[in-house]
Amino acid sequence: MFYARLSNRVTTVADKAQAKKMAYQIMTSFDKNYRWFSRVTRGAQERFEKGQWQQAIAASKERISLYEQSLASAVAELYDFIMDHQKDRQFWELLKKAFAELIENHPQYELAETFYNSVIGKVFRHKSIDNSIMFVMSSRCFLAGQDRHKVIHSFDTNATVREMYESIFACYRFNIHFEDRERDMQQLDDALRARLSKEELASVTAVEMLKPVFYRGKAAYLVGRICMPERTVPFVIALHTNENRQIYVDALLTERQDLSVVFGFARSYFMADTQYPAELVAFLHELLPNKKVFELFIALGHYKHGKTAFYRNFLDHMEQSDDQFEIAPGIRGLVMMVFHLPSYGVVFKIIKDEFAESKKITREHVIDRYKLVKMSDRVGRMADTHEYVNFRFPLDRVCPALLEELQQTCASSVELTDDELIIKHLYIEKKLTPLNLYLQQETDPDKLHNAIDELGTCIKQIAMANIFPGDMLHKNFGITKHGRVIFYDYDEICWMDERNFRSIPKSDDPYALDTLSVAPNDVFPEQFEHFIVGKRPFKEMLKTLHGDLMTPEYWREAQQRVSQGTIHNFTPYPKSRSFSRSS
Ligand SMILES: Nc1ncnc2c1ncn2[C@@H]1O[C@H](COP(=O)(O)OP(=O)(O)OP(=O)(O)O)[C@@H](O)[C@H]1O
Repeated sequence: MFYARLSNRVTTVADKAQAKKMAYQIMTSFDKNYRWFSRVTRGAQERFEKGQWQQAIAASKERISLYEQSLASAVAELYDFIMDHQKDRQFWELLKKAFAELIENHPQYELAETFYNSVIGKVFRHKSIDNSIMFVMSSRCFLAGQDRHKVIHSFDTNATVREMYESIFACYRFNIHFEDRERDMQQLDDALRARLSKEELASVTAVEMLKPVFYRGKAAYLVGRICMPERTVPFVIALHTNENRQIYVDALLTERQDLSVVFGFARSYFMADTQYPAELVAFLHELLPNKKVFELFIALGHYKHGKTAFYRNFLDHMEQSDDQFEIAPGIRGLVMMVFHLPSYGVVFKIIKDEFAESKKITREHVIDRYKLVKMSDRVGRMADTHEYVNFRFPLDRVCPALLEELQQTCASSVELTDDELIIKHLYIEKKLTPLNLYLQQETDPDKLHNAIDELGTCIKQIAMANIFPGDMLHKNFGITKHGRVIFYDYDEICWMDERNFRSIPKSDDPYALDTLSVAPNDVFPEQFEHFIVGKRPFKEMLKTLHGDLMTPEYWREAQQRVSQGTIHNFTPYPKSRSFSRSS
């Protein structure tokens, strides 16, 4: 740590004043950043009401990129101070203290701490993760519930179910009309009565709903829970709009599993406007105890704070476990070296130093593709990734075979100290069961059928989101515990219009194919059947379920639809939950 080389000195009154000034400046930059984030988020209601789906995509991208922009200007503004003090450890400690004091009553103090960490990270080029100068640990323990009243509306349930719904919709107001309000109220009423018994309904003490509406894609969600003496049940109303810009209720979700998929890691971030994100997350965590806090911050778009929360969770997990990091199960990647800790739910991915001959790509290209996916609508089919620099692992937890392979394949990204393995650049990603392993190990025919069906649907939905997956071999997909197939190999992806989908010419001449002239961007979907799944029964199953995927017509049509700006609605819950229609 370069600041530690200098001797400590006594801090002066001037130092303290300087630290306060700088801390104030960082907080001001953070506040500006949060106002920007909130402005984009608040716009979601209007985009939803007006059906501005292209603008919604642009807003999503803007919100992802605004953090780096805010950070860059925060660091630029501090630069003069930084030059004065960069070699004085005590000053940085003083600065952290001053910042912690400033944000003591800040409604987003935990996000402010992350912003502060990012500033310090930039200054020290992420060389050091040190709690004395950063908030590796938070400055205080978050007391969930303190601000609960600021994030939830509580609805009286003493009257009828219908009256409860009336009061909910009197509270959440939209500037467009319902397509058929009476029908929707009745459907909601019936749905709740079908899910809860009479006794349960009579025992309901309250319905608590989060104040912000959750917008994503073409849908809006009212998110809450039904409280009964013995248990709580998720209570989520999904709203859509029709082509006449009228609103309608599409579903009532009361199953935790459905909600878990709605808050899945392979979707875009929600737009849910709040000044109390940690309180919101705490409530969501009660609804979804199997999700990690960091996953929920990420689902709300606070992906940088999600990284901080992830790191804290990771350190906690390291304390509580003693297993070793090892090479991830499955087929080794040609581009990425992937490892995991068996007891933990993520994989770590590092770009290899050299790629196999067949991969005509560069390291920059791979980074660019991962970025492209991060900025895109992942439509529930592409895993989100989080980029870290100088990530540290305790060396005694890294198994020798992994260490050897890392040194062989990723030497330029790896640094070793006496007791640490430092990876200079890596991605973390949710751990899934690689589909190739799943298909080998699973014996239940229904589950296998579902997996193959999901594989085809996954490829189709990615295409509808304007991404050509490139390498569609089944090993590049994983499957979740809910049986959803998700794509995770991004190095060969491109936009749909970057490929030319061609038919194989029909000819009796067996040598005709050998003489066919093929451009680098040409793709022959009729050959996909040989490249997606290997085993004959699975091939046949895929052909039966998704035979259209193996025709150039399908791909050209998909290409045309995206080029016309058609934006699909990727409903995250099963069709069977939808009241009226699939849109
Ligand atoms: N999210 C994940 N969960 C579980 N395993 C994973 C995950 N991501 C990757 N893997 C494992 O690591 C392997 C290599 O990962 P990935 O496909 O991302 O690498 P790659 O080098 O891009 O592959 P390719 O050689 O096909 O280009 C996968 O085949 C799988 O076995």
